[in-house]
Amino acid sequence: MKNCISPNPNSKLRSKTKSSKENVPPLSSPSVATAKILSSVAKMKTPLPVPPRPLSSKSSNPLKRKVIMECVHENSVPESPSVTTTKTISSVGKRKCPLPPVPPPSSNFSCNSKGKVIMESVPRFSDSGVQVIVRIRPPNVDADDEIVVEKVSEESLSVLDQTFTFDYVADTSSSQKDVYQLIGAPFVENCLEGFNSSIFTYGQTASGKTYTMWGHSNALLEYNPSGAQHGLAPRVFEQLFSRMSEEEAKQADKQLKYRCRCSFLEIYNEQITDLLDPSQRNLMIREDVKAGVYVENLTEHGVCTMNDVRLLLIKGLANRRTGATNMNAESSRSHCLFTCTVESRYKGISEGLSSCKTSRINLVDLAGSEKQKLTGAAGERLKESGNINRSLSQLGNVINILADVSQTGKQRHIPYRDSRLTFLLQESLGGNARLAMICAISPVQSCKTETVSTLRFAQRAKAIKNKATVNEVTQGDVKVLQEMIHQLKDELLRAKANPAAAGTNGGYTTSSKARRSLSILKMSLNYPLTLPHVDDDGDVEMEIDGESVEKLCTEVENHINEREASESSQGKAFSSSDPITARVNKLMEEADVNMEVCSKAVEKVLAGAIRREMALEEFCAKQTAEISKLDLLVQQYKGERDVLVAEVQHVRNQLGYYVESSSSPLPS
Ligand SMILES: Nc1ncnc2c1ncn2[C@@H]1O[C@H](COP(=O)(O)OP(=O)(O)OP(=O)(O)O)[C@@H](O)[C@H]1O
Repeated sequence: MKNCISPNPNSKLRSKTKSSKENVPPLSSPSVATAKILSSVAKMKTPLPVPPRPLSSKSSNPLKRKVIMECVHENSVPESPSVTTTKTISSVGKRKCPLPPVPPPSSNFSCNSKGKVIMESVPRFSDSGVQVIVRIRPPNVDADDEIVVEKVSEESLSVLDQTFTFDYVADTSSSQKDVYQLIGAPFVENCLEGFNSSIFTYGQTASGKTYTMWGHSNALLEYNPSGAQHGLAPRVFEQLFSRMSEEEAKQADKQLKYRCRCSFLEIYNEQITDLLDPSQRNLMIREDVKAGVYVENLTEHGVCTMNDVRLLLIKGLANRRTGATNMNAESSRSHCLFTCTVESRYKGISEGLSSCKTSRINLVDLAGSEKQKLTGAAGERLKESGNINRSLSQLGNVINILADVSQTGKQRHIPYRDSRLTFLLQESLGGNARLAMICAISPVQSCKTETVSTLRFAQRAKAIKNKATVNEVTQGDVKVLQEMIHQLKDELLRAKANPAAAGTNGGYTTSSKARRSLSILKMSLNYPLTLPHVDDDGDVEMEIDGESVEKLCTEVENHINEREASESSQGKAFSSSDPITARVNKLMEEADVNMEVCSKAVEKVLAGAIRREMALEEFCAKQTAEISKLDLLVQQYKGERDVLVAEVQHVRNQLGYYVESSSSPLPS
């Protein structure tokens, strides 16, 4: 794979030292503070341990991301977390009403001796339905709050007396790995098959969306992507790169090659910022028939390894806007979208055709809905909160309408353009993508209203029907196709010059060969006859006269068909006891048929040319006659003119004589 991101030699590790993170402007250049932190990081002997299952406290959240680096040199990333933090890490607290693990009934899942869910096989996304998983986060350690949410089966949960059913319910005992296996593993397979695939995390503020999507704040600093705290994204890319290498090796005969490129953006207060180049703000969404919906001037980075992606994630997440609220000390104040476009190229089913599959992976971490009363948002936070809630409600509206369209079959206008979020995500919402949604909820009484509202949203999302298709384009290899056309033309010429010798010496010696070439040529007529400039292999865009190739194909094929049909009806199969002789005879017969067909085609072409030549000769003769006539007329005219000139001269002479003799002047 090519076009890897190049490591930035100036990159440095950046650590957050404030106890509660304010809405920081996007980072773009290393600061003095960064250098200080770097040196203190370098002095650290033992990396900070990442605790299992950390819980946030209500007033301060020590664990959320954004203790992050600005731009990291590939080789400078430590193998384990080595970032300073001023906060303490809370240990797992006791739950007020511990929920018993419910053994899952489906064959996809089983429980280990500790009652933990283990996936036995990779579930598949459906082509159209949206996969909805609800994840219940553990309650805060110091929260004196009643637990009101209970998982009642693998697919359902209750909130007091209300029951909700989804594709799967991951309770507080579910690990990051469990969630990956439910959603991430099938997601990777989708992508390799050529489907656009999107995962959204949705839910109230502090419900665990960011934790689920990207993992624990320090986890990305670890190289090991399957570490306990890693979120979906690093696990997905680890698996994706491993599967791509596997497939490339398996399909080496088809010259299968993958290429990936990534972008990362956020929508903050309805403005789009490039998280990989934060100087690019207020970017515009454009729509194009060919490219679909895209963000103008958004940077894309080629990636070849999981580590390349990890560095982009670290950089992008460091630039994402966050702010402290009463519910989450490091609350995400923007929606963010990480996109990876995966392109696979391989030689197609026939020589001369190549295929290209393109699929997009969209990882969308939405900002959390929030109630001002609970978050205590004021000032800038309040403005952000208003924008977040507004765009989430527009998302909800689009989802309601899509659900309605899917359920009733009635066509309705989908207001994708009401917000940047829905406009940008329209492919994932009811379009050409497989979609999975992780709805994060908190199990406590104080969040009950928001939890029920999230679950209702999840139910409506479940009703949406997407139209996912494999994005594959087959293209003709111009060089090979041209070679075939040349061979067929040569064959025709040889057949005309010497029918007995044609079919040998590099031509098409069997009808099967000719048929194969013809079928490739015919297939190529149904596909673009140009090859985009992929590698520097000298291919340039060029055109082939499709109409004449098609004619030639049809003619030759008809003849071969007729011939074969008549042979089989007469029982003219291989009758010889010697299979090689029989095969040779058969091939020679086929070559004869081929030549006969070629000769006929040449004759037809020549007859047409002769007809045209004769018509032209006739026309020329007519023209020549006309010209002779005109010549004659010209000669005639010249003669008459000479006579007239002579007469005039004569008259003039006579008049001169008269004037001289009478001495009287004449009028001139
Ligand atoms: N399943 C979980 N297990 C352990 N800790 C969790 C879990 N879910 C969330 N947390 C912790 O809860 C805190 C809040 O989670 P997170 O920041 O992911 O919420 P969020 O939904 O993204 O919030 P916001 O919308 O405000 O950005 C974090 O400290 C996170 O580590």
